[in-house]
Amino acid sequence: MTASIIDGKALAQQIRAEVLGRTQALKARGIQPALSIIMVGDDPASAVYTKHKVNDSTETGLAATLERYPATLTQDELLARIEALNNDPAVHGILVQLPLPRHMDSQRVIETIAPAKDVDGFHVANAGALMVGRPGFWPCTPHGCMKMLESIGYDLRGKHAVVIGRSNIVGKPMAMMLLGRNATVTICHSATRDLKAMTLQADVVVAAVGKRNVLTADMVKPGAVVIDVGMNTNEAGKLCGDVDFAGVSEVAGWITPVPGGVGPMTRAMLLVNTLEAAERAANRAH
Ligand SMILES: Nc1nc2c(c(=O)[nH]1)N[C@@H](CN(C=O)c1ccc(C(=O)N[C@@H](CCC(=O)O)C(=O)O)cc1)CN2
Repeated sequence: MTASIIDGKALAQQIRAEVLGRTQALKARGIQPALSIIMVGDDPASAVYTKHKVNDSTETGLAATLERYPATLTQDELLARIEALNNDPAVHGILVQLPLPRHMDSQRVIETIAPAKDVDGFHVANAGALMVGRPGFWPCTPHGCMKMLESIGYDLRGKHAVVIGRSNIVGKPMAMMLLGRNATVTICHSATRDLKAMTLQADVVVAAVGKRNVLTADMVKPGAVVIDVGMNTNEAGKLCGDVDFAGVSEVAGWITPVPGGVGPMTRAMLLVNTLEAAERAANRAH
């Protein structure tokens, strides 16, 4: 079997076109959706990602500003800046690029962002909303994965989904979203005794570990859907995921590539969340 590719790049392009239409509708009501991005320090990857986020926003009619601060910025200074953005009615979405310098408490920083402007969906209020099925912002990466499953018309009801990884920003919310679509969900992690025994039972595997070759062909049930959230570099310095793409493609039914899979969808869902934040603010005001 050779797996079909779920093309995240093409799907993200479709989503951006939809966002552009909705942005124009908001602008016609006199509202300019706006995203504020904060980056602290000089991590080269973060510099690339934040630049992409600004470009994506511009392409879809959202106003985005990128504020870059040196790694010497104190946490109190950062929190004060977030508070100012919280109180600015012209700003609908606030995003603090991760990772932050080591002297900062990322969770504290995230929880300073007003939940209604937390377009990353990382605030505990948004995490709680997802957990109990209330409206809120969903984290962009797992939300993008759900959109990819939706794009192939995959019905999760009664299916067994295995999520490898238990981070607050991908693994746990991913599991909640799959559960919300009536999948039977198993979360595997570094202390899981027999990962292969778990993944071999899975109709859907989401690999979100941050380590190459976590999932190999012998660990996958024929026909399964495999979603690769990983973003690693191989020995040739090339971007690769957590999944052995060549091997797993021979067994899986569907697979997402890296690059061109979950990454572009993460960026697209940020635009959707920002637009949603602006729409909700507009509806609250009227
Ligand atoms: N505040 C946040 N920080 C971080 C997040 C996040 O969602 N919010 N996620 C990651 C990084 N990230 C977004 O910020 C991200 C990384 C990569 C991509 C992407 O499009 N990847 C491309 C390849 C890009 C390349 O060539 O380097 C792909 O996979 O095709 C999107 C978003 C950590 N920080």
